[in-house]
Amino acid sequence: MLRCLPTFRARAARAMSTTPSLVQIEKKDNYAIVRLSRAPVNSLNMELLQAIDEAVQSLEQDKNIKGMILSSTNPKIFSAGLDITEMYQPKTKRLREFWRAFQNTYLRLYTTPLATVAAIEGHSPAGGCLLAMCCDSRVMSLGGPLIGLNETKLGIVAPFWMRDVMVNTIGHRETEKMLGLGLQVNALRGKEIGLIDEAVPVEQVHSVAEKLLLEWLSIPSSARKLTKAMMRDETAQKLRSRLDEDRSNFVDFCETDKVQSALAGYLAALKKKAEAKAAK
Ligand SMILES: CC/C=C\C/C=C\C/C=C\C=C\CC(=O)SCCNC(=O)CCNC(=O)[C@H](O)C(C)(C)COP(=O)(O)OP(=O)(O)OC[C@H]1O[C@@H](n2cnc3c(N)ncnc32)[C@H](O)[C@@H]1OP(=O)(O)O
Repeated sequence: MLRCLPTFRARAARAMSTTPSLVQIEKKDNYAIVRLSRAPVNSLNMELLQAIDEAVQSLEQDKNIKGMILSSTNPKIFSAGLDITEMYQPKTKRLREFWRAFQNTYLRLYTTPLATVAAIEGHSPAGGCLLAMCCDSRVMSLGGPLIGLNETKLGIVAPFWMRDVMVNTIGHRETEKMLGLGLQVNALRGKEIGLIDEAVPVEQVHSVAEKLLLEWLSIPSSARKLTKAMMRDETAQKLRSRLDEDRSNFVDFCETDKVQSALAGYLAALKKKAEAKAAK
């Protein structure tokens, strides 16, 4: 048995070196930094969504960990939102499971008793914006990066729970404009409308995120957690009571010819843009 151990260890080490982790977790004293790590743009496929859900769950179970900073290994992109290739020409079974993973990750992150801060150095459209809005606070870098729910621009409609989280963050009227027009804004505008809490130069994003997290963690823990639950449970419960219906709506909607042709057009435009960039 003892002689088997080095072989087992070597195999495990080899497996780790060949399977890059989709989410990196770095533990500090009483909090963790969770970095999304799916090249090139952290688009949220089913496996990444599940990895985020599992990461948050494992931190919730660690009695030393009280909070987390959600971030990206790519300083240019926080997350490109849902992986469009999951929705384009899908297999129905996988599409249902994919949406279930999205629902689960949202519910986990929005209602986690951990204190959470999003450190947004790069772009954060659509599902990326949702992940950030699920956190208790958001810090974003000044300059180029944009954040927002741009679904209408793709010819798709965000589900009611993405809308609800945005309404809870920036209010009804701003959501009506952001969501209806598919707007994405920079950090300064984001701060004006309450989507972003701190807009800072990129090199300060992490230190300010830590400062905000420590502020949340300075509140007596049970009072902080109960207040978070009081603020968020009603919104989460709305989806929990309609999980199957929401999944079916998504699958039916996604499989329509209209949505499929909108997604085809959008993917082609992304590809063309990437090719033009590569040719430069
Ligand atoms: C009635 C209602 C009932 C139910 C609800 C129904 C439906 C709701 C449906 C969906 C909700 C969706 C939420 C979403 O998240 S949709 C995703 C929206 N995301 C985007 O629009 C972002 C698109 N990407 C970009 O804008 C840019 O890529 C960028 C700003 C993130 C990064 O720009 P870069 O210049 O740095 O990189 P690129 O060259 O553009 O991209 C590199 C590479 O990555 C591919 N890619 C980019 N984004 C995605 C993506 N979201 N999914 C899949 N792939 C993506 C891109 O094509 C390039 O690939 P190649 O290198 O050409 O292979």
